[in-house]
Amino acid sequence: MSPEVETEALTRRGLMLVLSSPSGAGKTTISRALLKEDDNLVMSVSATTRPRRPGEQDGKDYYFVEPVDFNLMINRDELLEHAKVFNHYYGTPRGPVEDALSEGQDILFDIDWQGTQQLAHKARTDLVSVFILPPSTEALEKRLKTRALDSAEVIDQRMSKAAEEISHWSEYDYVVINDDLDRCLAEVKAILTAERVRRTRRTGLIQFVSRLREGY
Ligand SMILES: Nc1ncnc2c1ncn2[C@@H]1O[C@H](COP(=O)(O)OP(=O)(O)OP(=O)(O)O)[C@@H](O)[C@H]1O
Ligand SMILES: Nc1nc2c(ncn2[C@@H]2O[C@H](COP(=O)(O)O)[C@@H](O)[C@H]2O)c(=O)[nH]1
Repeated sequence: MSPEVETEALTRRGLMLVLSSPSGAGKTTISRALLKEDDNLVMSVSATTRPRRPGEQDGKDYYFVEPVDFNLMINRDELLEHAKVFNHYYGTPRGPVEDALSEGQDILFDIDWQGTQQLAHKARTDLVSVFILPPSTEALEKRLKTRALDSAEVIDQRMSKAAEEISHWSEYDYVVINDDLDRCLAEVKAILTAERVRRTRRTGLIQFVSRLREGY
């Protein structure tokens, strides 16, 4: 295959890989591991009105904004989706997502079920949604406590919302259980690998296949 043909055959629009779960099931851990190993995957950095946790960086973990600025972003239609989660507002800036998709770059989202529903309405063909389940309620609570980033009150609040988040699992394309992290990671990677070669995404193949057929 000549380099020219090869490039054309590989051309495709990027996809949106969404991870959702109850708080503490492991989305951030899985996202970091995926991004470390995958050059064609970038993280969507959300805007939020939630206070910054120790160690979090503005512009890397989130864009930390005041409620008034969040509202401005909504009014200017700068957010692809937004939702109130645990008393704070979270939203996905539109521009970086649209740029990534049109450049053929895949983009990873750590968002809740409300945001996923909005993306499913707006961008179903680009969306691949994965719901991550914890192995048990006890394990979930232990993870939130071991993470030690939230107060006891916040942990209680997140645990009390876990059942509501989990009730949306059946709206997702894939469901994985994050018991053993390596196995869970392997399953998410397998989903991404398969979705990248989905026929409907492979716009570059149309020209490539017709050239192949002309050759016979
Ligand atoms: N398979 C696993 N086994 C044990 N601990 C895990 C596993 N996966 C993640 N953890 C730990 O659980 C804690 C919560 O994980 P993480 O912060 O990734 O969850 P999250 O889903 O992103 O939470 P949030 O929605 O609150 O941002 C972390 O301390 C992480 O190291
Ligand atoms: N709908 C959206 N949900 C989001 C977004 N960014 C994060 N989240 C979800 O919020 C909770 C809490 O996150 P935390 O960082 O405060 O622990 C979690 O479920 C995230 O998935 C977003 O842009 N839109």
